[in-house]
Amino acid sequence: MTAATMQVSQKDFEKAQEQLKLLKNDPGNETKLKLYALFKQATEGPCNSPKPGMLDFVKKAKWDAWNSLGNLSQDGARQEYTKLVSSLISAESAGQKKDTSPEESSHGGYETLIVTTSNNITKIMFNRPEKKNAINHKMYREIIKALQEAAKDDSTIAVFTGNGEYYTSGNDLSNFSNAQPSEMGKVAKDGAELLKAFVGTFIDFPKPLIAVVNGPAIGISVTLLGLFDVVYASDKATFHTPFSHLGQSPEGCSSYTFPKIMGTAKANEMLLFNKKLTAAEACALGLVSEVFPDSTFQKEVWARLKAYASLPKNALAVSKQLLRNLEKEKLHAVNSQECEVLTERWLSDECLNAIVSFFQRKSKL
Ligand SMILES: CCCCCC/C=C/C(=O)SCCNC(=O)CCNC(=O)[C@H](O)C(C)(C)COP(=O)(O)OP(=O)(O)OC[C@H]1O[C@@H](n2cnc3c(N)ncnc32)[C@H](O)[C@@H]1OP(=O)(O)O
Repeated sequence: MTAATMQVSQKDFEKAQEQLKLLKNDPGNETKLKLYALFKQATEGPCNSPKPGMLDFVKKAKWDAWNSLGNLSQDGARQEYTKLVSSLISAESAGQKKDTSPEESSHGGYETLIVTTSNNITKIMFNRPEKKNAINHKMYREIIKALQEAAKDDSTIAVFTGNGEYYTSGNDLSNFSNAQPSEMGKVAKDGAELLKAFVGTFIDFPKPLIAVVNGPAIGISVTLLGLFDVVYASDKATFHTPFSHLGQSPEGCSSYTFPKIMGTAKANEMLLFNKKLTAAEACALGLVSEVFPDSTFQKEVWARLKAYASLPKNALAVSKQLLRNLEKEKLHAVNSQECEVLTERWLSDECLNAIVSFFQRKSKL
């Protein structure tokens, strides 16, 4: 790295510290800890203070966060800090654009999502861009809540999309890695219960449900697409279900919906053998309704959705329910069975090793 780029990086780092002070919304404890750790690493280098006592929770959490950065260089920490602040600023300004539109209303009380309603559309945006929108337990619960509210609000359709570069990178693997070995049985059982309720909410959702897949989609965010009514994708999107790679098994009712949508042979390539599809391939197989060039994606898709959402609301809802009711019972049965199998998978060495590898950065997709 040259002296000139180092200087720019230091300048950007200082600017990021100023920008951070201007954030209006609390970014949440997880992000604050990450910012603290990166700041300490950037300014002081690797963690050099003694480990605080177990009962000093706040100091211990801060120490753990700093210590977890290991030997990350000061320059690397400055870059990551700057990147994280920039993603927080863009997430907040995406959230604030709603204030400028008189018809757009924001639904408060979410930490991992941005939920807004305008033009008869309730938009639910995954909002952990610094983690590629990975779905942690909080986000699973908030999505259930957002869908339950959208089912009852005045909107005609509900739309999922991602903030930043990714649609979502699927299940947050730290949902499992943070548990002690002795707690794993309970963690797996609770995880399966949460997953069953989560997927069940998609099965039962009474209005047309649309996915606007703005970038790569992984794991459960892909399998769930089989329960959506329409899926629009940017040509930058990819679709990846790396279950075997992770020692896991399919969920989101995909063991039933995928063979039905694309035929058994193609579904097996995805669900058994981790085949990643481009947006064009996913469209050819019927998982995606239409693909748009990334440069015009947002403009074209939202214009189209605005037109759909002006159609008679009740007619759309009863038509969706007619189509869904034919299969509802079957889908709930498939969901239960998939969750049962996954409970065992999560306790397997194959799965635990894959998660450890990810966090040791030996294994990336
Ligand atoms: C209630 C439980 C229900 C469980 C349901 C079962 C669901 C199963 C699935 O969804 S399986 C799919 C799981 N997802 C993955 O395996 C993806 C893992 N992530 C990756 O392989 C990569 O991060 C990547 C390809 C998405 C992006 O790579 P890259 O561009 O190099 O970025 P980073 O890896 O540096 O990522 C930035 C930052 O985000 C963190 N992160 C990204 N994805 C996840 C994730 N799925 N879980 C946890 N953390 C994730 C990553 O660790 C980095 O964090 P850091 O900056 O190091 O703190």
